[in-house]
Amino acid sequence: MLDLIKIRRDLHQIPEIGMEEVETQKYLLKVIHEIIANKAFIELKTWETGILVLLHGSQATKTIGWRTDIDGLPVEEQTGLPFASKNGRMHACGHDIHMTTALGLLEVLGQTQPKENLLFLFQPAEENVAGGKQMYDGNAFGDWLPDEFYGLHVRPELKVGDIATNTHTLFAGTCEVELTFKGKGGHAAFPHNANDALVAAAYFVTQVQTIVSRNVDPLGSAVVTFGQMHAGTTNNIIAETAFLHGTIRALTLDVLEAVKERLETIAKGVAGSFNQEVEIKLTQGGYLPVENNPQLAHELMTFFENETAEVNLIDIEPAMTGEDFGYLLSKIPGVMFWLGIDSPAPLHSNKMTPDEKVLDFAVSNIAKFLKIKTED
Ligand SMILES: CC(=O)N[C@@H](CCC[C@H](N)C(=O)O)C(=O)O
Repeated sequence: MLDLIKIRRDLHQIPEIGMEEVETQKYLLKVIHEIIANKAFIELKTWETGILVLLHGSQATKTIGWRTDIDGLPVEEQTGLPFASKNGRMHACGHDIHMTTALGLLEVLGQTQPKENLLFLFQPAEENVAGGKQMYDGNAFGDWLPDEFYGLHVRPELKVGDIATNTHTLFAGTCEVELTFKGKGGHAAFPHNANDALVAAAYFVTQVQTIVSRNVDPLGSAVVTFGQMHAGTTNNIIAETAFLHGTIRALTLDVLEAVKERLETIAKGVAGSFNQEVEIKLTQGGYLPVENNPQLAHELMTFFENETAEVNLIDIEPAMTGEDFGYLLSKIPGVMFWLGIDSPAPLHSNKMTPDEKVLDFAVSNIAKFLKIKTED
């Protein structure tokens, strides 16, 4: 049997940014080749840094898909763990746990040929450029396209043993925002001869806070977050440009569109009021809201509630996280769920430390579900 903890720790040490997952792909391929050696019913293909593994069913009438993402984040790890990443990237969103779970599932379910086809997708670039959308639009699946798609995301606040989902919207739709205010640089002592882009950007960041508080229906939901801001070079030089990088989110595309429009209006208004230019780039990519298929989600929830004694099934409210699995679920019915990992630090934190007990729990219980799905 695979040593899941070793695999997770190996993967944890080599996180890579989306579409650059070269070492990760190499590592995954090594383990996958060990698992599928001498199994004629299992086939593999790659797409860029992604991997697809198909278990051909003995009497297949459909294809069930299991998806994992494989990319890391630009986060400097501060966990102090002996197997911490040292390359300035981190699996701070738990994709090392996702990948290891998928490998464990492949090992268990690949032992015997299923009746239905079972596809494992190791998908690049969940965090940055919507690898799932790119694979779908680029026909990476070919005739391996699943009829139903399933996937999970770790959730630090939930305990190991918790599986949480719902029969409607699980995650928000997101849109990445890049803005550059363009003013005129100058000497700190002569502000009247310059046009300070840093000050314009600061006004903008303050004003956009009113979108959620004053433009979105209080019964709706939206997020406007700027996580990155760069302006200027030193204390006594007025900044010529100011760059802002953020994300906006909403549970419906209508609200997302309204937030986008309002953000553009405020950006242009602030730039105008300072007599500056502003360049605005809004990239939605494939981050559609993650909509669970009601019937399949009901089936999955009923299974985990009644057929797996170890699982504590939670019917959960939507969260404002984004996921490009939303794009795949807009094309193929399926379900995403949260998997508890009991970490004191949250997702995207440099101190996130999942409880590794989750690996055995996830593999044994999800394998039971996928077994039923592929033996119908
Ligand atoms: C689960 C998770 O954390 N996903 C990311 C997805 C990011 C999408 C896009 N790059 C954006 O920033 O809008 C998240 O931040 O929710």
